[in-house]
Amino acid sequence: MIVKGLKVKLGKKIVLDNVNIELRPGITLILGPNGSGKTTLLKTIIGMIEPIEGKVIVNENLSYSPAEFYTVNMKTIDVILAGRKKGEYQKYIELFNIADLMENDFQNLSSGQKRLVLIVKALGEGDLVIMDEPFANLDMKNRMIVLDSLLKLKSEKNFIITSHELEVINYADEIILVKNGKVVYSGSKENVSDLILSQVYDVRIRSLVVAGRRFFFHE
Ligand SMILES: Nc1ncnc2c1ncn2[C@@H]1O[C@H](COP(=O)(O)OP(=O)(O)OP(=O)(O)O)[C@@H](O)[C@H]1O
Repeated sequence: MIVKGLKVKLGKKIVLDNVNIELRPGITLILGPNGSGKTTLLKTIIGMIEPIEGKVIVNENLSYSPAEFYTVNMKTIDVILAGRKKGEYQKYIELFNIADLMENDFQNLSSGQKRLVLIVKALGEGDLVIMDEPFANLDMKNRMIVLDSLLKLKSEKNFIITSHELEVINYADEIILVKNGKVVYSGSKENVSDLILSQVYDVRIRSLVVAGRRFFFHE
């Protein structure tokens, strides 16, 4: 997947401006403050939003799990199976321990349960899996289950994810920082300095490496 010179206007606002991305293998993490354009970027990559300039070149089979839940009057299993794409869902249903929810109405599930269902759907469908805030609403155990599955699957699939948790940097291969609709950093996690994170989020951020893991604090 390559993004070239992307410009997106929504209403009167230029939401993305000259965004260029060359996808690298593994887990790409997009970080940025509220309203910086992350969801718009993902929606433009999957073709839900039409750019006014630039293009997205996709050679992979894309799947998407949205940040926001849709309201549908459907059984959970039918939400997972809905859509054109064929998928391999059963192993993820078991891995995520959600088999008991399959006959329930999707709209009655808890937020965390809905999140797991939509992630399972996306994992079963694509080889480039795009997930908007996959860790939102998840408890610690389920967060670890999702993170572990990304790490296990990244040799066979690529991922683009967004998060508001800086600790997710530890699990990513490539980081993209977005601010005011522009990519201000794109590169390895090792080179993402506290200074650039502080500039992106407009708050002083420090990090500390303990046992090989980087922990983040803000003042
Ligand atoms: N349909 C729309 N019409 C007008 N402006 C929009 C529309 N959708 C989004 N925006 C604006 O575009 C900007 C980027 O929104 P987007 O949802 O992409 O941000 P985000 O980085 O995903 O934010 P968050 O972290 O809060 O989810 C925001 O200023 C938002 O208000």
